[in-house]
Amino acid sequence: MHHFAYRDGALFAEDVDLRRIAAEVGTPVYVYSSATIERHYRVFEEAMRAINPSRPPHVFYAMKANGNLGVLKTLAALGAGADTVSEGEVRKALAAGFPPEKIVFSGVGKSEQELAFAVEAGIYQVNIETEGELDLLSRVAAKLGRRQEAVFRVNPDIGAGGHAKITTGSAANKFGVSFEEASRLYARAANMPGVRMMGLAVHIGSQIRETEAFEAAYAKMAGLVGSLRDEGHRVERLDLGGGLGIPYEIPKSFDHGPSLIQDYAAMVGRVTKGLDVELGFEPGRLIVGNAGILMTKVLHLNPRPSKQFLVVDAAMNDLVRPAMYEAYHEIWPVTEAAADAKQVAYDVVGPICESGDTFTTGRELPELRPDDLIAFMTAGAYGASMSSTYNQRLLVAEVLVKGAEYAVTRPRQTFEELLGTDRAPPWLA
Ligand SMILES: Cc1ncc(COP(=O)(O)O)c(C=O)c1O
Ligand SMILES: N[C@@H](CCCC[NH3+])C(=O)O
Repeated sequence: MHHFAYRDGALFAEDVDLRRIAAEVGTPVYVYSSATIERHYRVFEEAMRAINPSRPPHVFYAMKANGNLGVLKTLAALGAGADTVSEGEVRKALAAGFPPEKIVFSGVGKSEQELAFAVEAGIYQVNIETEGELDLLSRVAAKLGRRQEAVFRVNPDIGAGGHAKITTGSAANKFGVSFEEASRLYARAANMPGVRMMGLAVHIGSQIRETEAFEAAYAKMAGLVGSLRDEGHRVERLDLGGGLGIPYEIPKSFDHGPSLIQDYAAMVGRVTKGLDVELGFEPGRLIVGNAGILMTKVLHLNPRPSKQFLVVDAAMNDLVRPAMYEAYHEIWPVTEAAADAKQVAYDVVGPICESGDTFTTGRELPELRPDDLIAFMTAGAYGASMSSTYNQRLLVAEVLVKGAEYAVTRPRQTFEELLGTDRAPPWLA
């Protein structure tokens, strides 16, 4: 479900005409809907809370999906926690108003400085991914006179995901300590200063739209909780990660059918029944994916004998998912096309000097002309957060809509900002 719909012939985000945003902020521009973010968070949180009302879960929003300050503040105000993966993310989560006791710090390679910052900030939990990191965290926290609560992220050797590049749970992937090592490491950690082991974490991949792989991985983790307890360890928490997928092929109606969330909640309830642990979740894409679009303007047409290129002002530096994962994003014209409009098959491309800067090939769209606006749908997750300045292009602007209001929550970068941080070497100054 999302809040982008046609009204009187134009595409609206909630009650704001996208043409107005294009005129006032320019293009390319990401536009996010507060109502969609709020709804997705609430539906997910309620479903997870219903699994075991006597032990409320933690929902840590995976802010790597979308770290826009307006988005973060919206979620912090709803009571969400944050899943972070760098010092920058911990700092930004704190700045956005997430209390430290609702922040977890995941990630494959955390540095001494990053761990020290997180421990000093008093965050809720560090998700340890290697034995070296356990040693480092123990040393860093002990030096600060702290005891940091932590869990081991375990690699269950069950991976899944919408693309090989976003599968994380197989033994061939770099993520987490190996399943076989978990018991030895847990026992070692129990006697170390500076850390208090609270449980386990798992995250098997992203854009997963069936519950089977989750279930297999979670069942393995539930078994591990049992055997660690049998060995005399305290296991209080089970962080089940994120990875729930969303429909990228969205019908133009408001609702898009039955939700994976209910099936997922039922499955988690089944697998963790009787375990008596505090559950944690780290959804990213599910919360923000359908809550954002990237609006871009047609610059030029480039007809060829065999095809028609549509050159737009957004490029792979603004939205890298099609180039990186062959990801599909629906394209909607901002001005609604007439039912009998001529359809043309376009290769939609950006201005970057790479053939890979292609959003789609042979896509049938109503005929378009220079200056027409189009929207890449379902671009709220891993869109702006993966943007870059490749080709010395300015970082894209971001806008948050709430009802009939909108705010520019990240202005388009300026050329002063883009070029101003460079330094010439002294011998060429
Ligand atoms: C540890 C961890 N948690 C949560 C997420 C969020 O994933 P998603 O956006 O697929 O829910 C990721 C990214 O896949 C991750 O690596
Ligand atoms: N960036 C990926 C998802 C990676 C998830 C991060 N752990 C995407 O756009 O689909």
